[in-house]
Amino acid sequence: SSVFAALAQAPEDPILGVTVAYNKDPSPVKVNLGVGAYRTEEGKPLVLNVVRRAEQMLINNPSRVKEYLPITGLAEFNKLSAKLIFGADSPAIQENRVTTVQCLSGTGSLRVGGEFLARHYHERTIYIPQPTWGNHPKVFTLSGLTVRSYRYYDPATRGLDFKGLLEDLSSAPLGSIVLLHACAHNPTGVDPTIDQWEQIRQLMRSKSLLPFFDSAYQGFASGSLDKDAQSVRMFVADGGELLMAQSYAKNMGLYGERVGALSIVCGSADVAVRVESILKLVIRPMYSNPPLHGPSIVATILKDSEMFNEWTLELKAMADRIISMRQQLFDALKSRGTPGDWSHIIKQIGMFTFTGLNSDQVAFMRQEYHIYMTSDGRISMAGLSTRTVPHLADAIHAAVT
Ligand SMILES: Cc1[nH+]cc(COP(=O)(O)O)c(CN[C@@H](CCC(=O)O)C(=O)O)c1O
Repeated sequence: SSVFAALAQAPEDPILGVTVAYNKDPSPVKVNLGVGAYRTEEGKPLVLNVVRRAEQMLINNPSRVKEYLPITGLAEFNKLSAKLIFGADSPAIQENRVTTVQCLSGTGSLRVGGEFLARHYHERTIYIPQPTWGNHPKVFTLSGLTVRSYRYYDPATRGLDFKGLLEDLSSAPLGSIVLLHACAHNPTGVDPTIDQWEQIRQLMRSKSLLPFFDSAYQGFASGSLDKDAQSVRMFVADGGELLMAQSYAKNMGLYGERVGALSIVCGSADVAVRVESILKLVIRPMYSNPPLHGPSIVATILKDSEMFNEWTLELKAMADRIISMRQQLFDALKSRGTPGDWSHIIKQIGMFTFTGLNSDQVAFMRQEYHIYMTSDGRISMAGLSTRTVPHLADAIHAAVT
């Protein structure tokens, strides 16, 4: 007998469980369009050349040890991460108003931020977009926050429900926390325009709503690191405060190294120092201190201008391949005369296309065509290749006719 005998089998994760099902499928034509992880034209995971170079340099460094990092992580990595997202010329960085702690990738950064806010911020409510990344509500609920939604996506136009967004944020209690995707909204691939971001910023500052940015795709949406950070930098430029969760999983291909950072932009330098001391109280009992290898790779690349440039080229190549998959899928559906308007495939940006297919159609495509995608109709364009686009187009065509 077991003291755990009463436990019922838990369901698989809606996103990561797709890979579990995909791996079990023996079909030679199966395609995994579930998890947002980059694949090459050959359908293989990619380790960036610049990452391999950085790792070789680290291994060849005889003085490199494996001591504990501080609770806040690798200091050089933290400084470079803040510069990457806020910009080297950021006034907040110049004025020492930014505290950055290395966390376990994007998820860990969101969780540490959520736990910090639940214990040390006066408002316990966080507004997250509807829809959003499936793990967001769980991360913030388990952090101790109350999760509410703000309208974000309009299924009718397959675009932003900007009116609904403004209404919902206008009616949020003063000081509420608001989760914002910095770029490449997951799962919709729909981002506000710069003008819309400015209206969001003004509204949020007028009601003292606290921005919590989630940046998991910087450089992946447009191919430009700076362009994809524009929304964030507009908020920092107004001198206000915000939280920022960064992930290097996708843009540096460090998925399994779990490399990320949480930054909090504070009103003054001495507040930033105190905030960092409190973040250490959150982290120490959670995992004590973060891993050494991943941030060492990132710091090696970010601090060397030649390696940084090589990274930007490899990043742009990944972004461009995803964009070419969009065009190829759109063209394939057009050539099949698949009923419906599929222009959102080429209008949406980032890793995902929110197809508009419903869960029955998704199930049909898995059953009959061995296409694996999340039940909300999201497909990871990075999982596609020139070879598999026709197969996906056939499946979509069959699903909608
Ligand atoms: C918006 C967003 N925020 C944070 C993360 C966390 O990433 P990480 O740095 O690995 O902790 C992800 C990954 N989401 C993709 C990867 C798989 C997953 O769900 O996790 C996804 O949506 O497929 C996001 O899409």
